[in-house]
Amino acid sequence: MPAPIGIAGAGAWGTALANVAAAAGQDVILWMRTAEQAEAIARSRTNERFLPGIRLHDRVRPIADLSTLTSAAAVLLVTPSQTTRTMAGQLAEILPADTPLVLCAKGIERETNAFLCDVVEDVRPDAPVAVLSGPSFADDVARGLPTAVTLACRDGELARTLATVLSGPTFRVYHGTDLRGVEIGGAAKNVLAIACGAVAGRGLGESAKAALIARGFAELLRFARAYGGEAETLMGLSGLGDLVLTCSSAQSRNFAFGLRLGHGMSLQDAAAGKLVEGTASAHALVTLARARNVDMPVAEAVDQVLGGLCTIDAAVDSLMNRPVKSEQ
Ligand SMILES: NC(=O)C1=CN([C@@H]2O[C@H](COP(=O)(O)OP(=O)(O)OC[C@H]3O[C@@H](n4cnc5c(N)ncnc54)[C@H](OP(=O)(O)O)[C@@H]3O)[C@@H](O)[C@H]2O)C=CC1
Ligand SMILES: O=C(CO)COP(=O)(O)O
Repeated sequence: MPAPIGIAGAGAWGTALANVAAAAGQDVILWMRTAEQAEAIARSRTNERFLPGIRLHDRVRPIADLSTLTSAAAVLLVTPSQTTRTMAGQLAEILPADTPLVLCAKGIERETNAFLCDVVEDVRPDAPVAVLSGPSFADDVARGLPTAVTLACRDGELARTLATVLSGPTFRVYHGTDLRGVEIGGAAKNVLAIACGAVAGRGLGESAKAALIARGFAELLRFARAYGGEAETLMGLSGLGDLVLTCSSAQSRNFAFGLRLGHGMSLQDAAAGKLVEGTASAHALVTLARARNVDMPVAEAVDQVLGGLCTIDAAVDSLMNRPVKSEQ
């Protein structure tokens, strides 16, 4: 693409994606909220607050003026899920109507229980929206460790173009058209990862964790089917791939949050000042599930624990003592 790629949000993931796009040969405009931060990053060529020890690629230009993104060929939206409506609204005011917006956040809007793609389409009804998701820790990606993700857009040709533009030697982007399936995988796995972390924190063993991943995946599949996602998508990188990664590594903020809860830390302290998307999306996820009679006992248990309605031990007890049933 001749025009630069725009990235809105210079946290860990936005900064890693900026380097990825630059390594793929694109000029990149990396937007952040404050001029001080943009100047500091431009001067030091590192984002020490969010991605310490990683040098920013020469093709990345940090800026604090959102209107600079007007010239971008596509904009990646990489701010926390609950800021999507506000950010997409601000971008709608400055972007040409045909500039694609690629959602990179993983979540569901808490206030409305809306999927993030629907939020973006509410705000920019005629503009193309895509989703980028999959098993990818920002630090791994930024260090050039091999990573594979999925990019979906209803316009399959645009999905292919965007995937090609962002793919590089260590970052492989598959493409598809199942927008809903891809975004559901990313949003739901955060909630399930909290459960896996909590079980690990309580010292309940690897077998329990594997059972939770498998039963969590069954929930994810049921939920996605009820909301129009394709089963094949959920079995791929953005579904099973991201679920396995996030449910098995303390590098995940969602897993680490659950782990600290399991160790007995309070809900307030367990986030440790980090963004934990599963806490913002858990209630919306179970509300959507109930609305279509989708059984999601693990997600329900997480929501109960987060709401202070149940302890982890009681939640495990209740999951283990549900009536015996067929596995399907
Ligand atoms: N980190 C990872 O490995 C991955 C993250 N993701 C997803 O990407 C999204 C962002 O995560 P990540 O980059 O890790 O988060 P970080 O906490 O590292 O960074 C968050 C960024 O969002 C900005 N921000 C916070 N609040 C607002 C707001 N109200 N308006 C505008 N900008 C805001 C912050 O700016 P400021 O400094 O001004 O507060 C910061 O630049 C999440 O949905 C996450 O699930 C997806 C894949 C991998
Ligand atoms: O989405 C991620 C990896 O694919 C990052 O997970 P956490 O937000 O739990 O750190």
